[in-house]
Amino acid sequence: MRIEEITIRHLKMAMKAPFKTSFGTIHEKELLLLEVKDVSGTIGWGEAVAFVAPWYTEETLKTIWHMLEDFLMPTLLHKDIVHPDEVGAMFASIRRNCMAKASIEGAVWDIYAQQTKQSLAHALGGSKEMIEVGISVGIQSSTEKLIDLIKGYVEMGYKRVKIKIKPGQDVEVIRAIRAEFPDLPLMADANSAYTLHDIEVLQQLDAYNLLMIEQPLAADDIIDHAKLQEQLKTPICLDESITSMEDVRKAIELGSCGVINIKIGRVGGLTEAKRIHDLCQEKDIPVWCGGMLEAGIGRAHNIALTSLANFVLPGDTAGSSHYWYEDIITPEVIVEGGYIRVPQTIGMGYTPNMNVIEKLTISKKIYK
Ligand SMILES: O=C(O)CCC(=O)c1ccccc1C(=O)O
Ligand SMILES: [Mg+2]
Repeated sequence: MRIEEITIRHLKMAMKAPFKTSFGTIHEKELLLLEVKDVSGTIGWGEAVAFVAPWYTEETLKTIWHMLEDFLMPTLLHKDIVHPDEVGAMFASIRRNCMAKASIEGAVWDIYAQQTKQSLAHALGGSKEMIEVGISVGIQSSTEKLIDLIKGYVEMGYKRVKIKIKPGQDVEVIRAIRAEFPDLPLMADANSAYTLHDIEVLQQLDAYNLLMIEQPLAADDIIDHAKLQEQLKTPICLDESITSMEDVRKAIELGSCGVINIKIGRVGGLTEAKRIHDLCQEKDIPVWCGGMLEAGIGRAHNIALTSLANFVLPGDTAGSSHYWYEDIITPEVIVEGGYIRVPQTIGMGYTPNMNVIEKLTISKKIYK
């Protein structure tokens, strides 16, 4: 394949409900969509999953557009590519900027799957036909409201519930949820809100049979997490700290975690996500696919990735209608009884809905 034209669109999508973490609240999701055209006319789609502000990682939609325009697209356009694994090597001299790299690499994987006449899941080496789905619930104004929401998600069949915690809204909240749902597969995500000084609070969480505690300590740390894991029964899951397979290798060697959350954007693309999956499988570390409040394209890529065998824990990729009034793909992603059916048709298995995409686009630029 040879990429001859790329259209970048900046979309703004209203969220059905604001999403609150220990760092801030998202009311509207903005994202970049990449429409990537190969010399033979095949079109692949990619989604840049960063936010407007750098609270989750250092990237923003503006830094992504800059990286794409000034470095990544000039590196890729008009070059012969045999396999998407080559894209990472072509970008090797450009440091980090993982979500920018992933946005374009995802589109190359989409083109590759279409041209080799297989589903994206199959192209990645995935074999599961159904994947288990969990739900990530943002911080709520009261524990009663949180418990009401969880009741609804349990009734809808979601396979596990993740809540966001921060200092002052942790042990009591978990205790109250456990009192209502003694057997619910439950976990907590701190988005780096604690330090080792909080070890006693975090140890209190051991009493509640949580599946894992996600990213309790600093976003760039694996050393303190190893110290914490030594004194914690509950497995630590690393999210923000993991940006590559090398990060994972070191975290496993140090004993920093028992579980890895893989996000395609955070690790620089599907090829690196797959490498992390393979390493974790070899080392007996379970993985699951994290979410970034994606629109349909990012959601489709998550589903394909999650079909790989070692995604043994439910992920955060919920159904389209949980987030959006109208998603940008047809069909939308549907969750039934806590499962998503992995598309077996050629490509990512969902079609971009151009009417919706045009309606949500606030700016657009074509590169050749
Ligand atoms: O529903 C989703 O897409 C996942 C929600 C979520 O937890 C999250 C959303 C935005 C940024 C970071 C995270 C996270 O996993 O830490
Ligand atoms: Mg997280």
